Amino acid sequence: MSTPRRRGKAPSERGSDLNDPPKVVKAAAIKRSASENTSRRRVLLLAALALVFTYFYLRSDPVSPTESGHGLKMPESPVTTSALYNDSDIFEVVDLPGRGKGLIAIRDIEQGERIITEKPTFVAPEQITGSPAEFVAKLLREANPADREAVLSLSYVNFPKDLDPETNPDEVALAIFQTNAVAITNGVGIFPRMARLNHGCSSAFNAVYTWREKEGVLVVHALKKINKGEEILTTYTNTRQPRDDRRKMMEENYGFTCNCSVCALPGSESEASDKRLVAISETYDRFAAWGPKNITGREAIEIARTIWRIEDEEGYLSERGRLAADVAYVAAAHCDATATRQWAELSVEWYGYELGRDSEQVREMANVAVKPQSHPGWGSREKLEVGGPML
Ligand SMILES: C[S@@+](CC[C@H](N)C(=O)[O-])C[C@H]1O[C@@H](n2cnc3c(N)ncnc32)[C@H](O)[C@@H]1O
Repeated sequence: MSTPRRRGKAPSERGSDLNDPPKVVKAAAIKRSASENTSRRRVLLLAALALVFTYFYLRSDPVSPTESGHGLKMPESPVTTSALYNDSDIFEVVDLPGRGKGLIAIRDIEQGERIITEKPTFVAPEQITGSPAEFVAKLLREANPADREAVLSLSYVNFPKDLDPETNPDEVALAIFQTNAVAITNGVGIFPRMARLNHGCSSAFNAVYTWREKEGVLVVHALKKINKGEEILTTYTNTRQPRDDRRKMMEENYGFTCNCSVCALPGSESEASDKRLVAISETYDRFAAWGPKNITGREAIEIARTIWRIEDEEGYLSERGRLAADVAYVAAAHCDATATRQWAELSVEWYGYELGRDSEQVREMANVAVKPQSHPGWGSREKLEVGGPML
């Protein structure tokens, strides 16, 4: 995920937050963020990826290093330091046909409930010089044995066709890293517990991961209620795009054809979903036009309501905390205290689900809800009643 959201920035100034689709980074300059919705911030490292890319091939199933028996395998050890609290009563890691391992809820999980809290086994810088494989393998060797073991048991795809995993352990380490690592504020980290989360698009994913820089942990929360027996899914990319584009991205970078519940929709339903997702994206662009004063505050609020409505139709619930916070900004700029409070309260609710009720973002917006005039953007535009959510 990205750098933490700065206070007092207008929605349009935070263009990359609002408008730029998150991208999977394939080059040395890896700058993705893990502060808010880390979901789409899985990262493919590293500098040499361009080199390796020529040899990429796609596999239908990820390879588990324990299956391939590469030379880095360490002795079994049950103790890892990364998972910070016991989540074994929430889910179990199981084999799932056609998708390697995944997380299945073993009890109902409430919307907004914390599922995973995890420290990185190691963090690689965004840019390195020299061989990425050697670099990653060295970091891995330096990790505590149990954590190293956990990382080495992870799956990987896109291993160079012409190399034998048995005799190229450093390349295996790199492939594991590329398949599983997540960008955080200053670097790219690997979190073996959360790395078992499989991907779903749009309404199919039900969990979101977030990097908390101050605490140095990655947290995963339930975006919606997850029933016992359901798979816990996150999303690896911006899924506000049509199915073909999403699938292409997954095939190229993660070696699978997505057949999540959204991708598996039959023809006309899939087309309708694509239309909604594109409309959400385009409507976000229109919303951002408030920054350069191309639309009025009232229009911005109306547009935000439209986004919310289409998202309801699609079942796309992610990033609502941020949207409501952005609208609160608009309302505060126009000195509409009632609307600021209402949007801030909505933001508290949705940030609470996605990022956790104890997150910085919830604290910030809760303060705004209590005292709208304390918003850093207060009064920066003409006075105007813009209107509350009225959803
Ligand atoms: C970060 S790992 C997720 C955990 C992985 N399934 C495992 O066994 O460790 C990413 C890999 O999981 C598989 N995967 C993730 N989501 C999937 C999905 N929706 N359908 C099929 N395979 C999926 C792909 O092989 C992908 O490269």
